[in-house]
Amino acid sequence: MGKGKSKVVCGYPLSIFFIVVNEFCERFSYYGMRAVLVLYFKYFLRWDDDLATSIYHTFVALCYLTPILGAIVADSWLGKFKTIIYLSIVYAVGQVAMAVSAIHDITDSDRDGTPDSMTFHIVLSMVGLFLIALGTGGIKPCVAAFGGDQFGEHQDRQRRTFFSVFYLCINGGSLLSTIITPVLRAQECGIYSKQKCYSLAFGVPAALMVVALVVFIIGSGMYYKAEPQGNIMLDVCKCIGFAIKNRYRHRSKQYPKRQHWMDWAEEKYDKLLIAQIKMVLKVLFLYIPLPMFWTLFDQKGSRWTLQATTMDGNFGALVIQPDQMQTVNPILILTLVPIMDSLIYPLIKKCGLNFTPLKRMTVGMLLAAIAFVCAALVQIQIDVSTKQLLHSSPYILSGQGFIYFKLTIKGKANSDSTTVHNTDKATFTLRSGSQSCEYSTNFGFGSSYTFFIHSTLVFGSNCQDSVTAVEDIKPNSVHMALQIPQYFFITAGEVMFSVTGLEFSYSQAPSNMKAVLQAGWLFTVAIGNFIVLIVAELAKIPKQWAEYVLFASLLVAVCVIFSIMAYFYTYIDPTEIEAQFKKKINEDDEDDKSKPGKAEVEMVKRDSIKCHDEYDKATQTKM
Ligand SMILES: N[C@@H](CC(=O)O)C(=O)NCC(=O)O
Repeated sequence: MGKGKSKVVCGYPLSIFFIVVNEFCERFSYYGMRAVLVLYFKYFLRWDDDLATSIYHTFVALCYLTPILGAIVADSWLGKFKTIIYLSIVYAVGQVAMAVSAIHDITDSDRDGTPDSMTFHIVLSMVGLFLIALGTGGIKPCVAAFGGDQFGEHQDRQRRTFFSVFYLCINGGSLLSTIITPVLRAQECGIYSKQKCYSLAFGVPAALMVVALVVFIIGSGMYYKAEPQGNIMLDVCKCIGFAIKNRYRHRSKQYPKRQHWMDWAEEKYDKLLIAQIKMVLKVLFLYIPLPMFWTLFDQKGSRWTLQATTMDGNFGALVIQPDQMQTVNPILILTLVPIMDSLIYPLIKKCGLNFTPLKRMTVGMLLAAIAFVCAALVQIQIDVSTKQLLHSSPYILSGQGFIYFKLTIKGKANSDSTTVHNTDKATFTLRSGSQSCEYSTNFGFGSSYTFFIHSTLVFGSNCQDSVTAVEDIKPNSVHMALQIPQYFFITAGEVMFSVTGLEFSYSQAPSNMKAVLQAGWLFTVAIGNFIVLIVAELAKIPKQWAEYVLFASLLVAVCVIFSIMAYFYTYIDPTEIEAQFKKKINEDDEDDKSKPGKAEVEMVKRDSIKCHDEYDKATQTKM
């Protein structure tokens, strides 16, 4: 049985249906907006690449810092349900602000197709992004934990499946939106003049966020809503502070040692709270090496996409843009999660191996490191085949009797006048006054040509013989399909590391600190992103393949440390520990009533021994 008033369907509370649909729509909204964000900065707000990239990464980092705020609000004040509702409203308002900020007609008073007051659009979009970061980050730790809350104590298997389905929904939403919003952006729209339709590309995610909110509200009557339990973060900080102070005050040898430094808070704080803090600290300590995984993982949106720009995206009937390669990740997630859950993990279990969550996470890290070794190998191949500059333009300028123009074939989504975006035959019209002629040629992906137009050119219907094309930069010869192995390994790593870690964080958290631990988990993503910026800035390695190898080596080193830490970790059942503590405290209360006048110091000592025993009993399972 689930915990709420929800019906149970096939062993699952019906209420989780609303939660996974909500997650699908929310992730559609988030990834859809994010997919076109850099292009919006560059082509609508007219920012240069560096500014666009920095603001983009700052936004992403903010999205992973705000979960802490959401978790505090949920656990100590509003509860998860109300926090999700209120912050979803903030989120939807942010998305609408983004969509409005992208309507060029609002400030285009001279109707020339460009906004007249860029400040208006910049301010509105920055406000929108801030609200989105607050909303998406704020609800993130709450939704997963709220979903987990819907399961009863004996529904561990169902709860694990829920976390897998939850992850599938994230990637279903991400996959669809990453395909759809770039198509919407490429449309032209406007009232007075037609421009690229960023407002539609942001408007659809805004609509999906409203749908997410409505779906979540519809399920309202069925949810189990755990009550917030006071300002838990403040209590935790005060309790830790007191334990440290008390330990320092009693540092002389005459005071007997205590089992755990947190036990020095026993004079003032509830033993249950101390036990809960111990559980959280144990998990947070394990989190220390985790950001390194995200450092590698999140580079698929930056370094790997840049790598793809130097590769050949011609898949026959389909020409793939470099940024579209990122959709390989959600496609593989949708394939791998069911395969892992229904085939690989049960097979490993059948072989008698205890593939514990922390072991899975360790393997996940190693797979991510392998992905980066693959990326390095691909990079070496790209470097070997690197387009040699056949000659330079100044050399051509010294030629006689030609005019020339230069053409670059890029794998990018937007163009200037001399950039062609596919490998098809392109046709150019050469004009002089009313006379014209046509010239056609085939191009390779990523190549650059200089065209010499003979001064003896005679205009007619065809000027094929009067133009000589010289290849400056050879077409990209390394195919983008070669990135698939690195995507495969990083995604398999993600399934083992991230899906498992999400569930692990939930299962090891005390009942009143579940969202706090989810936020701690997400905080590792933010730190991972900062590490990318720091390493890229500090290391300044000239060879890209060497940078990939550096990141892979760093992750292997961190993985060794993590596996040692994981070896010493003991899995706990927070519900059982809490129940035992509550029972013991009740018994002691009864005891106190029947034996008044007992020395308080003795009481503290005895309670402490009992509670240690309970804690030790419950944490016997070595992982
Ligand atoms: N695989 C990613 C989604 C993507 O990059 O398209 C994922 O599952 N991320 C977790 C999340 O919560 O968004």
